[in-house]
Amino acid sequence: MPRIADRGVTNHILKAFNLHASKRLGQNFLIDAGVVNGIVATAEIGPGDRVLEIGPGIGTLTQALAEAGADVTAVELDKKLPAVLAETLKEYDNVRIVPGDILKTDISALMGEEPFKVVANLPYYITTPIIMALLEQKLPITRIVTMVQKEVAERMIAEPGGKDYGALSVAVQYYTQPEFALNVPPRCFMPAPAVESAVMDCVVRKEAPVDVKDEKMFFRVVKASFGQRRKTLSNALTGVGISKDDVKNVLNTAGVDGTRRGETLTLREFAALADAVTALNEK
Ligand SMILES: C[S@@+](CC[C@H](N)C(=O)[O-])C[C@H]1O[C@@H](n2cnc3c(N)ncnc32)[C@H](O)[C@@H]1O
Repeated sequence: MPRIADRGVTNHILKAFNLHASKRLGQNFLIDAGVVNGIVATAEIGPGDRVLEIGPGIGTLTQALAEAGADVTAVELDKKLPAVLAETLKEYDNVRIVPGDILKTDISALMGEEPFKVVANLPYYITTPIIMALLEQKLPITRIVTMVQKEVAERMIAEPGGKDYGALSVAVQYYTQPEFALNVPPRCFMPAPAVESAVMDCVVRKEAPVDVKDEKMFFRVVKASFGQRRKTLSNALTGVGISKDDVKNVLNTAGVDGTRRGETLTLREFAALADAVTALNEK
């Protein structure tokens, strides 16, 4: 099989299997070898690396990962594709195709306890739930290199104070060190999506960047603060299940002004608020 990351080869495969890219499943196949090589290089894939790929499609990125020597496990929802992948990737014995929905897959059981990387050209309709699931499950992931919508890439690296800063920014920055890796225009896909894309390189942190007594409470505070974006913290923080008076005490203890909104808080300030709520609940 020649390199699949090519317009002619991709067209040929789609025709041969009578496939039509499904909009519903977010199918935009990569046809640019430079971008595919860029993803593999960004993830620093070498022989023996264990990789989880989400949505292999017709095998474009999978092929490049396999060529680089990775042991690839690829989870694909579209029932038509495993038969296609059996053909397009038949020369590789280092690829395992797993049919199913990544959001319903027990990734821990699938990948085991050894460290692995996640590399994917994500289906855009579920980018955030996939990233949150990967981060929250405490899996032995060392790096997440993913194609996302440009707008999501901007949210992942956003700093406090701007319109892009939200719960996704906090979660990604708490668990990883996210870096923007590549700009990818619509013409690199077939069919071309309506939006610009970007490859993000998120190296998973060995230690959290801020100390928190209770991580669950940290994320409850984050969700409550962003859940009602236009509310001040004095109002929004009742969302973690404490009274208005307790909110006042918590804000005092944490040294945070209650007239501020969640989108202005740093990770450290979210941690201080969470610790104050935890201390209050322990009383
Ligand atoms: C943007 S395409 C990427 C295809 C291929 N990796 C490439 O780069 O050309 C996204 C892929 O994710 C698959 N997909 C969509 N939803 C999924 C889900 N919930 N679980 C696993 N795969 C999914 C789609 O069928 C499609 O193959």
